Amino acid sequence: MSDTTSTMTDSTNHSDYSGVVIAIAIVVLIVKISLFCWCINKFKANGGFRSYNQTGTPVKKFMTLTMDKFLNDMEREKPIRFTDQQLRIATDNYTYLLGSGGFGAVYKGSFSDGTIIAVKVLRGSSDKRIDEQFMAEVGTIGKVHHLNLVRLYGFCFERHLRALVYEYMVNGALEKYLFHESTILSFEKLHEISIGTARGIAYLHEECQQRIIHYDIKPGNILLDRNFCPKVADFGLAKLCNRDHTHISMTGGRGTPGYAAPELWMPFPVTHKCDVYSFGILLFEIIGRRRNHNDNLPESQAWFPKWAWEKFDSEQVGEVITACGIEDKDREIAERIVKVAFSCVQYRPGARPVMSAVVKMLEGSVEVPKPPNPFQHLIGWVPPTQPVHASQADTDTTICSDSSALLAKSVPVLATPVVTKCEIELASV
Ligand SMILES: Nc1ncnc2c1ncn2[C@@H]1O[C@H](COP(=O)(O)OP(=O)(O)OP(=O)(O)O)[C@@H](O)[C@H]1O
Repeated sequence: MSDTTSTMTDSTNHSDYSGVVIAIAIVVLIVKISLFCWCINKFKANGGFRSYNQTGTPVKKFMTLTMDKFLNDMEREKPIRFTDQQLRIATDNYTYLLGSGGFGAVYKGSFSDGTIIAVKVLRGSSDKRIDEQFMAEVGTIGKVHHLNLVRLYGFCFERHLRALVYEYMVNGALEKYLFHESTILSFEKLHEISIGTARGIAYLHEECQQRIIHYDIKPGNILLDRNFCPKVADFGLAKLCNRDHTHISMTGGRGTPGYAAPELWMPFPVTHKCDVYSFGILLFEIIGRRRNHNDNLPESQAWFPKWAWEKFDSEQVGEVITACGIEDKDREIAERIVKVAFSCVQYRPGARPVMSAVVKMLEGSVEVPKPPNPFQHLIGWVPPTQPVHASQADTDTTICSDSSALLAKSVPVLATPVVTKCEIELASV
């Protein structure tokens, strides 16, 4: 009897004991799995497998960059510093070229969490700019956040590579929809784009911590996201590096012929109003869906803003709207946009509105005052027989060698005789 009892007690203890062992085993297994997962995450966050063949192409690509890893930095509004190697992986060794511009080439890339990026590799990495200055300027750009400005995620500053990492804009630049693309954007959409763009510039001028002058507003620098929401690109870059020969280059400012305000070409103070001028030219291009200057048209129509003014001045603005193929239902808004454009391209910077006022005028929440003649200064103007050289204007101003042709082709405010007159006009700005 006692034997039977002791056997039963043993077997009960035994089964209790094995239950505990199983429970411990399960707990150990769970701990091990969690530890394994943690290690994997840590490994990924630290760069994963990175090996390259002789050409520098990643041969075994494991996850390297995720936005999660950088969330803390982003929350602190600090742009992230990437290494050359990280950008090589993200761009598959710079395989997918999106295009190149005055600052350098732009490549498409992605982080392994699916975030798509555009990496702008800056030209002239060898210039002697010191780290702190580069960082400070990138820091400023990185802190600027607005719905209508392209977001800077980060940058790379290494001996042979300086690059900026931006959010990717899937629909590319407005330029292609105005001048090339078969996809036609409705007038309503273009109106929205003009308002969004104006808001982005107004933010740069009037709201962000350090006021920023863009210097190069043009359709190529207005990028469109998946909903065709416009975002101004390249702000802050004018101070960051030098451009190639297709751009004028001046101390503290830059611009593209055809869009650059008159004061950018002359030895006069340059303010944020130079962006207002360029935005006015952009508005003409939006209305006309054509470049502001077209040599293939008869001379009277070649420079669209001037032709439009002649019509507007003789109360025939309707002809401009019709020539631009704008439907009757959009006429009222189109006429308003034309008036705003004339206000923006006033010769005297002081006569141009500030961007926040431009936003309101475009929205229709305030009346657009009747603009004075923006081309008054051209009356009596005679085309120059010789190209105007920078040295004639200012020793501090350099215009690149082959830009004289661009000058001659561009807006004729560049003529020397005008300088004396505008000196007087600009003195009161
Ligand atoms: N964030 C981005 N997302 C998608 N495409 C981009 C992005 N940034 C630039 N691109 C594209 O890359 C190309 C080159 O851009 P980049 O800004 O260097 O030159 P650009 O605007 O054509 O000329 P510029 O330097 O005179 O402004 C353009 O086709 C542009 O649309």
